Amino acid sequence: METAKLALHTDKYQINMMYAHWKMGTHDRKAVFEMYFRKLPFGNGYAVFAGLQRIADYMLGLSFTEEELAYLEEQEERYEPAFIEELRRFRFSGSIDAVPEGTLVFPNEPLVRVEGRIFEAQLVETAILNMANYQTLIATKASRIKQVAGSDALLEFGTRRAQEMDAAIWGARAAYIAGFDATSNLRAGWRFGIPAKGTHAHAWVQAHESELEAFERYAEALPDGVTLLVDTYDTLGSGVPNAIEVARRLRAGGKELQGIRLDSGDLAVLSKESRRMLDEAGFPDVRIVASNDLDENIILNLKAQGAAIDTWGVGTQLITAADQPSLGGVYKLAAIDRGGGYEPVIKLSGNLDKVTNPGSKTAYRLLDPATGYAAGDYLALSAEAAPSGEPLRRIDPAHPYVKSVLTRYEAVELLQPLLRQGELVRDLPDLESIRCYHQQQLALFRQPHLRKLHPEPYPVSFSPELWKLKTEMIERVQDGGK
Ligand SMILES: Nc1ncnc2c1ncn2[C@@H]1O[C@H](COP(=O)(O)OP(=O)(O)OP(=O)(O)O)[C@@H](O)[C@H]1O
Ligand SMILES: O=P(O)(O)OC[C@H]1O[C@H](OP(=O)(O)OP(=O)(O)O)[C@H](O)[C@@H]1O
Ligand SMILES: O=C(O)c1cccnc1
Repeated sequence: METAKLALHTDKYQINMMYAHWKMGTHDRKAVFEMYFRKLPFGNGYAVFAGLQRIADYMLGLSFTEEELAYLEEQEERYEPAFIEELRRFRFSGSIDAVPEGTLVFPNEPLVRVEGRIFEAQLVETAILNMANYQTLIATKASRIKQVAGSDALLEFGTRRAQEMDAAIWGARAAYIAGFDATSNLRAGWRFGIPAKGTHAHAWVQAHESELEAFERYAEALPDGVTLLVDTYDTLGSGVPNAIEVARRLRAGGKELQGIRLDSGDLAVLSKESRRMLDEAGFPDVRIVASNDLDENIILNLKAQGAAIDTWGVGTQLITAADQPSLGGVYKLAAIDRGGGYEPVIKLSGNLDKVTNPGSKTAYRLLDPATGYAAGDYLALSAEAAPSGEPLRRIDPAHPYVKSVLTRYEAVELLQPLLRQGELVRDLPDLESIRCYHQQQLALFRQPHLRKLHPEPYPVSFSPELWKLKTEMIERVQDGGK
């Protein structure tokens, strides 16, 4: 459970809007906000949702301390004391529905739906986006890496290059959800129960008179499962021969060398030659670990070159999502009750991709009962009855004139209740279960949607009712109404 005080982990404009609502007496109006993203990252065919555990911890711990209130009182806005008093009583008392972590998700689907007093639902926008955007991005990047690594072991090595400490540990957790096997970060291991693993650095070799002495001493100190870094001076000329020498001495004492690590040079050539040398010396079970700015493309390339690498250590490229540093998820008002019940709201924009989908919504995954595969996702208004087997008319928002009716399907609602009246209504799954669930999710999708390069787009359609509402609201605004 998050213990840090995070109420001020928000943009000032949220507090200013809360203040203005409070001044105008509209702060108790009920509102529905939805978090979603518009575009898949990395050109991938899907994203892996992550961040919900921390969002739940944040929501449950949300309150202002006296120090935080004093800081707000000092602001140039000169918030009235009665507003500060209102914040002193602040708790999140609304509802949250969200997609479970590890779920494969797609653009425009509500992933987190927040319903409650606008005073409360407005405050949490910044933090929810901060958590869900980063963790979903890293889980998706990790999933791409896992796709190419297959059954090879994947170690997360990113902490030293991560965008500060929170990113390191929550990124390690997101990577584990998506199929990484271990992290080098002990705090992530301790806090989340992720297996922690480590080899040694060049500094260990440099700190000794000779490479052989360094290897011997390391193996003497840590004889079980030692992995030696062989590229400090000359990988094939000294590193691998010295590692073989230590492997022999360990074996004489009844132990086995676990692995060697390559961290520079041509990893395909060096791994194949190292494998040959180790095999010839009678050590076919010594594993070869590789690192050095790896990502999914280099790993795929190395595999195509026949690299003899069993374990991949991946740091910078994963933890910083180097090729796309932000997911771009947004949190938009979908409906508000101004006194006469919920009214859907829409936001138009010069950029047609940015027009919001009005009304409180939910998302269903439509499974084909014959194959078990997902046939598409379906966005509908929350107030609509769940699809229950009757022929389902689906509208593709890019081609609304194309008629598509699905006759055989099973609809699984993606959003699940998390909070009601500010209280947790279900225990969140543990990390191992989330990791397993993610694998089950992958199995629902046909390979063309999962492939790394030019994936086949997965259909996300609208219910006729949602489509009608959206088009009518757009027309109304364009006709000068609102
Ligand atoms: N056979 C290969 N095919 C494709 N990419 C490779 C191959 N071998 C290594 N790479 C990748 O090429 C990049 C640069 O490798 P290089 O050996 O030049 O690293 P370096 O860090 O510049 O070298 P050093 O660590 O010796 O200074 C790294 O991202 C590495 O993972
Ligand atoms: O390359 P990444 O994917 O980011 O993986 C992490 C890197 O961190 C270490 O290098 P560093 O030079 O920091 O330390 P070292 O002295 O142990 O090599 C390690 O050797 C990896 O190369
Ligand atoms: O254990 C390792 O080999 C390791 C850990 C962090 C970064 N690079 C390598």
